[in-house]
Amino acid sequence: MIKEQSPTMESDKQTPIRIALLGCGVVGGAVATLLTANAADLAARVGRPLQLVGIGVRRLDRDRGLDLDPALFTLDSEELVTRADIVVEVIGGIEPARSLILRAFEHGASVVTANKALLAEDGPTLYAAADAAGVDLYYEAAVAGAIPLLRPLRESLAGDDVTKVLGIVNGTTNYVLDKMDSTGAGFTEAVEAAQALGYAEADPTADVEGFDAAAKAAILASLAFHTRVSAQQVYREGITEVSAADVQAAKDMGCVVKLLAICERSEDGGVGVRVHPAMIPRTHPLAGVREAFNAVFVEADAAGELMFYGRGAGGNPTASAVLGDLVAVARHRVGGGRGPGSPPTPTCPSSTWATRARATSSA
Ligand SMILES: NC(=O)C1=CN([C@@H]2O[C@H](COP(=O)(O)OP(=O)(O)OC[C@H]3O[C@@H](n4cnc5c(N)ncnc54)[C@H](OP(=O)(O)O)[C@@H]3O)[C@@H](O)[C@H]2O)C=CC1
Ligand SMILES: N[C@@H](CC=O)C(=O)O
Repeated sequence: MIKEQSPTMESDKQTPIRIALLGCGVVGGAVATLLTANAADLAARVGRPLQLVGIGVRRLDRDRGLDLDPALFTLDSEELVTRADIVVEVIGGIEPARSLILRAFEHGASVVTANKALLAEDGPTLYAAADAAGVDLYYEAAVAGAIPLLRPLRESLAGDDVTKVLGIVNGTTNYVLDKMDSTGAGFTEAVEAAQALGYAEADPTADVEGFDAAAKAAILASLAFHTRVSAQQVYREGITEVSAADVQAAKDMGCVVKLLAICERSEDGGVGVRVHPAMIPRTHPLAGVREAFNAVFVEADAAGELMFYGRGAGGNPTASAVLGDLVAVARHRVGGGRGPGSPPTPTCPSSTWATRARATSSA
């Protein structure tokens, strides 16, 4: 028998889910553009329209080169989050992002964020606050841009034992090292090119000193090993000490220099997480990861070795991951449930060890 839909059910379907966007830079600009351009498809996938109700920024007079209603922009992000069902946080950094996310939870809004720095520093506070408020916190875009990596770790591999996660998780440094290797460009010139392409963080120190990769490694280790690892617990070396001569020496030895993030679980249950440049043979699959691409290997007891590859930085690739989360969270709101956004309760000891890399450490 076909059930007749009541007028209330029908009108519910027309009620928009209100989206507040915090930040309209490289990622936020792409999110706003795709959200607007793909509105009809997104509404069909969610079951209700997604309505962008406001965009919180720092400078109202900035020329963003975007075709968006100027009335959407506001300097009052604190007020904006109180009139949204879902808040998308793409400001970055610790404050005011943390306070705004907590305020969104207090007002019953779910949050989608790309902010790895905040998650790696204070994730547990945010997960607990989302739990207490009964809302979602999703963050697929925080690690490896467009690559679906966190959801497979958290959900698809939940029945397996992950033993190692290893790879290239910072697009800027991979771009810089690749340019130095392939064109002989200098370090500064290559960093400036990465900034112009929207890959680098607002302060590129976070990229070149390895802080960004360390934050991502902390998130990966936490999800992979069901534990809590903070960015401060990750051994970290950036690429600022890697000279053109080092890159050439590696080349002469049939190797290439890459910034690697390595998360390992030891036999005794300890967890080691480290980020450092390493020379890898040109025949290794990671050696072929060029420009701002990322690649991550995951080893699990039953699954064996898995490889994830794709664009790890940039506006549209990162917006793809943000919108995927947005659709998932919006569907929960339509269906009245919550998804498995936060890492599960730790089941593995949280003690970490970090081993210093040898200059010729191989992947
Ligand atoms: N760029 C990338 O490739 C990727 C970035 N990410 C993450 O996404 C987030 C955003 O990065 P990205 O878009 O590159 O950063 P941008 O620096 O390009 O943009 C930041 C935005 O936040 C706004 N903003 C800054 N401070 C405030 C404030 N106090 N109140 C309100 N708005 C503010 C800025 O406003 P205004 O425009 O007015 O200055 C700007 O629109 C970060 O967490 C980053 O780590 C994740 C994956 C990839
Ligand atoms: N600055 C980051 C952006 C994405 O996370 C990077 O270069 O990977």
